[in-house]
Amino acid sequence: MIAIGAFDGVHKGHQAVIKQAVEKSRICQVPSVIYTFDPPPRHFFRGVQILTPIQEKVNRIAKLDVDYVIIASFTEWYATRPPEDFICELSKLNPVEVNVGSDFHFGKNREGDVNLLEQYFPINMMPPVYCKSGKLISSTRIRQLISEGDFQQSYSLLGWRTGME
Ligand SMILES: Cc1cc2nc3c(=O)[nH]c(=O)nc-3n(C[C@H](O)[C@H](O)[C@H](O)COP(=O)(O)O)c2cc1C
Ligand SMILES: Nc1ncnc2c1ncn2[C@@H]1O[C@H](COP(=O)(O)OP(=O)(O)OP(=O)(O)O)[C@@H](O)[C@H]1O
Repeated sequence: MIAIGAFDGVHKGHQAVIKQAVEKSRICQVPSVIYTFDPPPRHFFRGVQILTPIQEKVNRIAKLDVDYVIIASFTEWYATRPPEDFICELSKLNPVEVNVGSDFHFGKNREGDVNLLEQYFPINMMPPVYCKSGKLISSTRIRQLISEGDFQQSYSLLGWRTGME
């Protein structure tokens, strides 16, 4: 069972994706694997604030009882890999199922999407997780809340302390 994403902050939406992978891996009696990127692609391309440096991200993922974490160095070379190249790498892991959110993209210029992925692997797609006010939880929104000094709201979306309170 494998879940893929930048997972910056390991917020409540990410936690839902990861927990789903962990639960399913128990049922199928296979290891749970998280495939993530360092730095987060959005930081690489746009220089946005990193919510969780890699060690903290791995600590949070480990607390969710994941068996293995794969960390891909997100470099200039890595970003130019076509979607088919990434699929080829994934297939070597022989996943029983791939867990992603519906907006997951991958490969050069974000050309690969869930439709392409499901041509190669069984997909378990996590429906979007919203906060109490009905807005989608995202790392982008949490970065915005932190920049506004709204640590209480960012905590309620993250489920972890930011350490800035
Ligand atoms: C092999 C590979 C190449 C990528 N190249 C690009 C790229 O050229 N431009 C881009 O904005 N994102 C690129 N990404 C990042 C993805 O758009 C996306 O952020 C990443 O797969 C994590 O998914 P998530 O953002 O839903 O967590 C690439 C991802 C992978 C795996
Ligand atoms: N609120 C959410 N509900 C369900 N799935 C989510 C949610 N947020 C992210 N995901 C899924 O988790 C994985 C990792 O997502 P990603 O790291 O891009 O999070 P993000 O919060 O959308 O980040 P950013 O705002 O920086 O784009 C992807 O498969 C994505 O579809």
